[in-house]
Amino acid sequence: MTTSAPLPAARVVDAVKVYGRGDTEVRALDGVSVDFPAGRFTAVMGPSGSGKSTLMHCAAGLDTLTSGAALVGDTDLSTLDDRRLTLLRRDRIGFVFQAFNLLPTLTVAENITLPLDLAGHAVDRRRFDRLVDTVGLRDRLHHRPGELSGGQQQRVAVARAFAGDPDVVFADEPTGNLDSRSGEEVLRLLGRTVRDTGRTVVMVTHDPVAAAHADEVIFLADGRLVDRMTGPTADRVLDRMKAFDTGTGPGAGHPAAPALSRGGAT
Ligand SMILES: Nc1ncnc2c1ncn2[C@@H]1O[C@H](COP(=O)(O)OP(=O)(O)OP(=O)(O)O)[C@@H](O)[C@H]1O
Repeated sequence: MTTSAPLPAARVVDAVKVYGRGDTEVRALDGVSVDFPAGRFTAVMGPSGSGKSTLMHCAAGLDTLTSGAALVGDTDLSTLDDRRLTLLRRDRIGFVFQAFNLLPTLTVAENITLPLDLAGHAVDRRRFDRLVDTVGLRDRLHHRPGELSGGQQQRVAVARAFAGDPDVVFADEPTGNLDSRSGEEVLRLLGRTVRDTGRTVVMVTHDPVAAAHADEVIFLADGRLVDRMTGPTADRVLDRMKAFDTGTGPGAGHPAAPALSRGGAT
């Protein structure tokens, strides 16, 4: 009897993304293959311009690959027309952005259920209540975003991202606009939600402290996957990032010959 590995929540295979042509051509992704396992919190790190946002946008169906494949579950995004891609993003993916992106005229409760309301899906009250308690916003449900702190607003955005029970939540620098204490709360919340609900989070970040909340960190350099680290700590992630600056360590300064070390790089 053969046992097959569980299907990753999302993945890219041989992902290439080229912007521009000729002299202005940029290979933002240069053959990246990576799985985002279900039920795990993965952070994506790498120097500025290494392709982190491009990877996230292509994996989430916000942008298309030049070649290779991006899949959510077993759905190859390139097989979907615009309408079905929009439906997939709405029904199977949650997003958390640096800028919160809440609707100012809606209450906290209305913001959280907005994706479900737009989809015409009923709100499961028990699920909603559990989410509200997880993000600690019960006493703010009837407030508007402008009446909340940045950290509280981002917690609303996290609740909204998980409200539809998506296969995967993509978070793009979710703590970029927050002070360190509020940022820490949002990161704990993301980690707790992954552990408590078995959902999947993929987070792009520049911050080693943020990345240390993940189960695994993947490192990009020059559009390639050059390293990965399980059980990260902020110090180990920082050391790994410093190696990019000093040109030591796998992938640093050698984009044509990436070396992968599974399960930690110290
Ligand atoms: N729309 C675009 N047109 C042309 N080039 C682009 C475009 N978007 C990104 N790039 C280029 O692709 C490369 C990867 O960009 P990307 O934004 O994915 O990197 P990043 O790792 O997220 O960077 P940062 O940490 O600075 O946000 C960069 O060289 C960038 O200039």
